[in-house]
Amino acid sequence: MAGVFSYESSDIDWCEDNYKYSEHVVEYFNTMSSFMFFIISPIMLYLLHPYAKERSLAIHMVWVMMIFVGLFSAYFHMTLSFVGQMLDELSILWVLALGYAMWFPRKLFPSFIKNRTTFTRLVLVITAIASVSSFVKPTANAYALNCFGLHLLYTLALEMKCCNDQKVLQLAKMSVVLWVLAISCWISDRFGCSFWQKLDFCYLHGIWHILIVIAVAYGTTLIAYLDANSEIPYSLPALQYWPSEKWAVGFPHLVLKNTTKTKKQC
Ligand SMILES: CCCCCCCC/C=C\CCCCCCCC(=O)N[C@@H](CO)[C@H](O)/C=C/CCCCCCCCCCCCC
Ligand SMILES: [Ca+2]
Ligand SMILES: [Zn+2]
Repeated sequence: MAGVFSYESSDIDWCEDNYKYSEHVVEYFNTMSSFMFFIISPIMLYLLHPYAKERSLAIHMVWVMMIFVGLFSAYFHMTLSFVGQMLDELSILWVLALGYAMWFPRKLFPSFIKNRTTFTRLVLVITAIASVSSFVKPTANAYALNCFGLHLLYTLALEMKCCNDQKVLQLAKMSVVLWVLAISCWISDRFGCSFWQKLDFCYLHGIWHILIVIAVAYGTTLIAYLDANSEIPYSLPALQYWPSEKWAVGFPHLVLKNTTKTKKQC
């Protein structure tokens, strides 16, 4: 039993050299880059608050869970233990489940689902079964999780079909570019390690951590905007960038121009 907690008990070992900078931390840069989740999550909780207050405070669970994803990711790379790996993967699975339960567009529900409550129950049941099944072949979990990234892109593409607002399209493009860069780092670290070792640059998994948390920040703002437009249209949602509209880089966020329940003026 103690074996599952022991250092390097996981089947996975990322490209970064083990114990290079510390005898207590197996993959130092991968561990440190996980702390990016602790920086971005509170910012996103703050930026999404006006929307969450209007829509449902449960929305905040996504970015609260992202703090745990960062924590478990740091623990995993610090120890490369089996428990660390499972905590890392299961926390990602549950944050995805929360996101789907709260944001998956109602018009794309399967026909036998009548409302969001039933959809949420279905998502929770499937996630509970997937959590148990994830112990059967732990090495396959990360690949399965990445498939959700693809499904999310497909769903966003369907949602964006009729959109011609330049600001929204720009945000969608940025989210996809960040995701593509992130997943390229993840894949390259997994399958191209010998090449990166020759270049003495084994930090791609850590870079993935940084890029994916920014991609999720952009992606969740876009999803929240689309959701606000269909679920609380009277709030007149609009996209803005923090800290300044004029900066080339910044955090996208939602502003609600109206928070009294009246009909949207066209
Ligand atoms: C309508 C649906 C809305 C869903 C919104 C969901 C929002 C949150 C989504 C994902 C959280 C991603 C967390 C990244 C975890 C990083 C930890 C990590 O690196 N773990 C690795 C081991 O250390 C592990 O191998 C990684 C496994 C792959 C995880 C893939 C997660 C899918 C990410 C999808 C993100 C899409 C971004 C949006 C772009 C438009
Ligand atoms: Ca390693
Ligand atoms: Zn990682």
